[in-house]
Amino acid sequence: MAVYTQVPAETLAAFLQRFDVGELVSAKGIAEGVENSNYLVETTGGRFILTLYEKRVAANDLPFFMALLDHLADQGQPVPPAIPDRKGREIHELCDRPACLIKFLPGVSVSHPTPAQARSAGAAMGGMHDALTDFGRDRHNSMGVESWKPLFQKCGDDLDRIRPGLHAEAAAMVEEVLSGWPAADALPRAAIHADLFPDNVLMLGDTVTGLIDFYFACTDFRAYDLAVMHTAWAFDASGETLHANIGNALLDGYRSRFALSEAEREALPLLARGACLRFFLSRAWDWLNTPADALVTRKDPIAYLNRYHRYAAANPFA
Ligand SMILES: Nc1ncnc2c1ncn2[C@@H]1O[C@H](COP(=O)(O)OP(=O)(O)O)[C@@H](O)[C@H]1O
Ligand SMILES: N[C@@H](CCOP(=O)(O)O)C(=O)O
Repeated sequence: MAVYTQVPAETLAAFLQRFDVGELVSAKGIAEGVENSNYLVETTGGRFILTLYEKRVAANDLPFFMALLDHLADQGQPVPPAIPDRKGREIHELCDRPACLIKFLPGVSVSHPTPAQARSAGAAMGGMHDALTDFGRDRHNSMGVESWKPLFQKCGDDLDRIRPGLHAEAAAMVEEVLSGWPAADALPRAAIHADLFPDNVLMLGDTVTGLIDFYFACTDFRAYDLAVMHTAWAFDASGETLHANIGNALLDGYRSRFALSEAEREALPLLARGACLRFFLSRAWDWLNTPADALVTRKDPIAYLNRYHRYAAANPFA
């Protein structure tokens, strides 16, 4: 469930008056998602997504996210830009939260992607990277490599409450990843999505209709984006079984739209382990700090630990 902030109908109707989108017809909270409050809003002018940004999205990052979406949309990429109000403003305040009215995109996110769907999704990332080569803005990756050791230390011995021995296991992972991580100038850097999981790709059949949820977007190694995507798409839910055909289809699709250098290909196994560590740590922190009866569903950190060990045991990018 991700509707943390309730927006009264009267408040929403008044808010919509700022835009050229017609009158409010209906508004329903969207259960999916974990970070923000999202509503599907129908007006006499069409359908829209209303997002209220909750504590994890910093208001001063919104101009970067909105500029990124506008840049991609201008280049014909399947992303949902914010709808400007009559004065051209995209970022607003509603119920004491930063808020945007966003273009609605059709499609559903797949839970068990087929190779054809993985190929299309990989191609969509390649197209997005191509369109971002001339995007001039930077955003530090707040969930990037420098944040992993501090987050591990913040979780501390409590990790053993998730599973006995987990603190020592995670310490070894942090050491392994950080000791081998490429220098900042070793690989091409660019604006990346950084969270392109299946639930952030909308599809109709084998066609990608939307790339959404850019709220971790940042500047980092471009190949790290592909590594994140591989960890999220090419495994079963437990993270124990690697679906090599899905991973290969993803890479094939990507390379059909954007070239991967030899150095980037060689770095992928380590970048993937870094991605596993990043999502293991953020999930572990949330697991330890979200009450079991909270409205939001906690995501399993062990599923990312399992993926980490799978990448450590064999190189699926060979
Ligand atoms: N532009 C959009 N068009 C259609 N549906 C959307 C759009 N943006 C979000 N959604 C729906 O809302 C859900 C949650 O959005 P998301 O951005 O992933 O939330 P969160 O940031 O809280 O994780 C998505 O799974 C999707 O169903
Ligand atoms: N993809 C991350 C969590 C972020 O959730 P999202 O709904 O904003 O994509 C994970 O799976 O740990």
